[in-house]
Amino acid sequence: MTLLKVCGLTRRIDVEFIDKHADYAGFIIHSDVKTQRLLSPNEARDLASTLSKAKPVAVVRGLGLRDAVELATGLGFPILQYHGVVNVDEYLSGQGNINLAPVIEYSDDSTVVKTIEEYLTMSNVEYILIDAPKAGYRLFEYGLKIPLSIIRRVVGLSRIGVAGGIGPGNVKFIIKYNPFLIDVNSGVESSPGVKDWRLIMEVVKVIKGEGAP
Ligand SMILES: O=C(O)c1ccccc1NCC(=O)[C@H](O)[C@H](O)COP(=O)(O)O
Repeated sequence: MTLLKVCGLTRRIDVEFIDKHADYAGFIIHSDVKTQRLLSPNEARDLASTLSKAKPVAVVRGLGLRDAVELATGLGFPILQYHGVVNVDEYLSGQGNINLAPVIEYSDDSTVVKTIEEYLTMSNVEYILIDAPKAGYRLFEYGLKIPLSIIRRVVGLSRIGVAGGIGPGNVKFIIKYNPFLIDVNSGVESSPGVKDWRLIMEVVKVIKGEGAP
């Protein structure tokens, strides 16, 4: 069954809520782009420690991989979602005491498959997330920030997650490709960092069938 990650969590009540329904909980601990979802190290550690079922994921953008690993490991996170280019040889030679979820920010189809194959040579890959660039992304079918064509093309590869504008209105178009993971964030919010539980439950119903009448 497709796993669900809810990302950009900032409030304890949202963390407690999604812990009942999601498989992963994402906390943004460093970003080089302005975001209202950014947490301080203490906030991230405290919120992640309240989880009992969902796995905590540290989300880092705008740091070198070595520094990102150090930051996430220091805060006790078991998984690092890394928005940046991973040098596989460098990672394999010693930075690897944490599971890695590398992000491929989609611009066009040309290098995506090759990059996924390269990342899959690492043994501790939790998932590989195909996501939109944070700035200057395009809009594709059904309000998605990555095209369905790339999802169709890569879901057969191992441990592929998809993100980028997914919410109740379009998740049904993604779930039919049965990806390893679906990541939701702004599509289940009432304002940045504030999750809307009704929207989350609509997504959960499509992915897990939970709460279906
Ligand atoms: O959400 C942010 O503000 C953010 C900033 C910097 C790095 C990552 C960030 N979000 C987490 C993500 O990895 C995904 O892009 C996200 O979950 C998908 O978001 P959305 O397009 O809003 O569905």
